[in-house]
Amino acid sequence: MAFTLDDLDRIISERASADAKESYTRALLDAGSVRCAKKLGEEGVEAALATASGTKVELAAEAADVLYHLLVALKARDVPLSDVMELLQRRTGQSGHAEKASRINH
Ligand SMILES: N=c1c2ncn([C@@H]3O[C@H](COP(=O)(O)OP(=O)(O)OP(=O)(O)O)[C@@H](O)[C@H]3O)c2ncn1[C@@H]1O[C@H](COP(=O)(O)O)[C@@H](O)[C@H]1O
Repeated sequence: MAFTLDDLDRIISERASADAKESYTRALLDAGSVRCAKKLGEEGVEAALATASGTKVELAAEAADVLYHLLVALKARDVPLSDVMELLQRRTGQSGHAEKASRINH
C-alpha cells in the first residue's frame, strides 16, 4: 500500500514520545515552535529554489523535507492533520479563484 501523510503523521506522533537523543522529531519539538517554524521556513525556501531551478529529484527531496517539517510544526502547535485535510476537503467544491474571493470577502 502507498505511504501516506497519515502514516508519516502517525510515526511523528510515536516519535514525539521518544528520547530526544534518539529522535530528531523529539529534539525539534523540545526546541519549541519557533525552532520548528525556522526549519519549516528553511525547507520551504529550499523547495521553492528547487522548483525554480533544481532537478526533479532535488525537488522531490525538498518536498519530502517540507512535508515532514510541516507535520512537525502542526504537532508543535497541537493542530491535527485532520483539521488541515478537512479544510482542503471543504475547498474541493470550488475553484481556487472562488476560494480566494471568499476569504477576501470575509
Ligand atoms: N521524514 C523525515 C525527515 N525528513 C527530513 N528529516 C530531517 O530534517 C532535517 C533537514 O534539515 P537540514 O537538511 O537542514 O539538515 P540539518 O542541518 O541536519 O538539520 P538541523 O541540524 O538544522 O536541524 C534532516 O536532519 C533530516 O534528517 C526527517 N527526519 C525524520 N523523518 C521521519 O521521521 C521519522 C522519525 O524520525 P526520528 O524522530 O529522528 O526518529 C523517521 O523515521 C522518518 O520517517
